Amino acid sequence: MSPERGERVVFSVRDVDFFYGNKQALFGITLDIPKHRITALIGPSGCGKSTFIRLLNRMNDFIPNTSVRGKILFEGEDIYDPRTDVLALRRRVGMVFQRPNPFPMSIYDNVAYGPRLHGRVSRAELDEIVERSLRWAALWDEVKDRLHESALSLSGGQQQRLVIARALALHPEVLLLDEPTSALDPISTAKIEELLYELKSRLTIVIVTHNMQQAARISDITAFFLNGYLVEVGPTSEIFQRPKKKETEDYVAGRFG
Ligand SMILES: Nc1ncnc2c1ncn2[C@@H]1O[C@H](COP(=O)(O)OP(=O)(O)OP(=O)(O)O)[C@@H](O)[C@H]1O
Repeated sequence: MSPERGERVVFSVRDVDFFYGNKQALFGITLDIPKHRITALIGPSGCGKSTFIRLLNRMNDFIPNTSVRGKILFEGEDIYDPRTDVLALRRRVGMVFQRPNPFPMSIYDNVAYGPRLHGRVSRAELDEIVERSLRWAALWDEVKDRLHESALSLSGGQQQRLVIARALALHPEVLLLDEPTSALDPISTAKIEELLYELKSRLTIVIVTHNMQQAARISDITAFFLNGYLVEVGPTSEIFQRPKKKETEDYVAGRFG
C-alpha cells in the first residue's frame, strides 16, 4: 500500500519471505508502516502475524535455523544488513509481548533498567525518567507511593503498563505489541487501548491483535494476513467497511478464523 501523500514511512517492507528451516512462513510481504499511526495486524491463528512483527526488530534472530529474503528498511536503513547494530535497532524499536513480563525487581528498577544499562545516568535523571515513563504509560498515579515494591505485586493490567513504561524509558521511535491485551480483563484492556491511542503522538505503533473490535477501535491502518500472505492493507475504516478482497470481507465478518 502506498501511504497517503505526504505521510512519512518508518518501515518499508519489500518482497519479504521468511523461513523456519525449510518451512516458509511469509510470502512476498510488501508493506509500509506510516509514522505516528497505529497499524494493526489481523488474521487467523498461524497466518504469520507474530513472525512478521518480530522481523521488524530482528527478534526472529533468536530462533535458530531461520532465514529472511527481501528488504526491510527502517528510516531508510536496511536492518538485515550485516553492519546493522541490532542492539541499537531494538532500542529504537521496542517490543511488548502477550504475557506481561516484568523483571523480578522493584517497579522503579524495572523502568530504570534500560537507561542504566545504556549509559551513566544520575539518580536525579533516573528519577525523572522513571516518573515520566510511568506517566506516559498511565500508571504513575497508581504506583507513585509504592515504587520500591516488587513489580510482581501489581495486577496483570498494571504489569503490562509497567512493561510499556519500561520500553518507553528508552525513548523508542516504534513500539511493537504482540497481542498485548489478550491476557487481560476488559478494564485493563480498555486502559491499554486508551494509552496506545495517547502514545501515537509520540511514536509509531504496530500491534498484532486477534480482537477485531480492538483493531477497529484503535488502529489507523489494518493489514490482513492469511496463510503467510498479506491479503489486504488499507485505512482501518475501509478494511472493515469496504474491503476489496473476498477473504478480507469473510474474515472481518467473522465467517472464518
Ligand atoms: N519458532 C518456530 N518454529 C517453527 N515454526 C514456527 C515458529 N513460530 C511460528 N512458526 C510457524 O509459522 C507460522 C506462522 O506462525 P505465527 O506465530 O507467526 O502466526 P500468528 O499469525 O502470529 O499466529 P497466532 O495468532 O496463533 O499467534 C505457523 O505455521 C507456525 O507454526
